[in-house]
Amino acid sequence: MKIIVKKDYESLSNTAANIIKEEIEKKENFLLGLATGSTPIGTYKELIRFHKEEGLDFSKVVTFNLDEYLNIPYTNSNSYHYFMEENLFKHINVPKDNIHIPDGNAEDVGKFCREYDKKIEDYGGMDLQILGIGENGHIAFNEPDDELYLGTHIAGLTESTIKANSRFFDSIDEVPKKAITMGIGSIMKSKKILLLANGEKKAPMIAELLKQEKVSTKIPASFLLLHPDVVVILDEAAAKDYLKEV
Ligand SMILES: N[C@@H]1[C@@H](O)[C@H](O)[C@@H](COP(=O)(O)O)O[C@@H]1O
Repeated sequence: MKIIVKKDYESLSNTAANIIKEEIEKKENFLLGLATGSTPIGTYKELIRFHKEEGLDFSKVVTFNLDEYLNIPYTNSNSYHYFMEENLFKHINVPKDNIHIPDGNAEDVGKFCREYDKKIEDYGGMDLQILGIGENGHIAFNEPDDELYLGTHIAGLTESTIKANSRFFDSIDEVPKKAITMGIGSIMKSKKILLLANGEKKAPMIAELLKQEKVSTKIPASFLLLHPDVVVILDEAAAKDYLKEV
């Protein structure tokens, strides 16, 4: 793992966006894996700025999102469809047909999940996956458990994730309890992974993750330690406990 610590959220976001830009410019039909949550918003803002000010072209980029709540209307501002449209897609020139987000309202969700991973493979595999991390070490909606799924699947959210995500909803009761998520295997197949974390709430988990000597399904992000090309970008607040130990 390559670990980069930046002073603040702005420079973290700028660094992440620069890496993504460099990768996109290297290859036609680039497969970009996108994440939601508050962490990547600054990175998306920078990518939008690169598009508007420097002509960064998304017309040949194909995107796949990590996850989506189950049975949430896409007009709901908490749906990941809505989030992506507002925070990225409507500001750049990625063709609608190139955008893929798990369909939490699919008639046959199981079939949808199986086809989602196949689609990524048919396109030639993910080139770069952006990831945030939950305070409990989850990535996408792969929550700590005795076993983890490899492929895209329906996942139950843990109490701690429901609580963490309730900050976006009017009340905790409105947070969906289930989601579609890419599995650990789908994520690990990406050629390159960017893991982003900011803010001191993430500091204990980042320290825990980076000192791991074993992989554990209790810390789903620990599987990233097996991947040959992961760049972890932190701000000083998220790196604080880790830096205390090195
Ligand atoms: N499913 C998402 C994850 O993909 C995200 O990485 C995580 C952290 O969110 P945030 O970036 O808001 O801290 O929470 C959510 O549950």
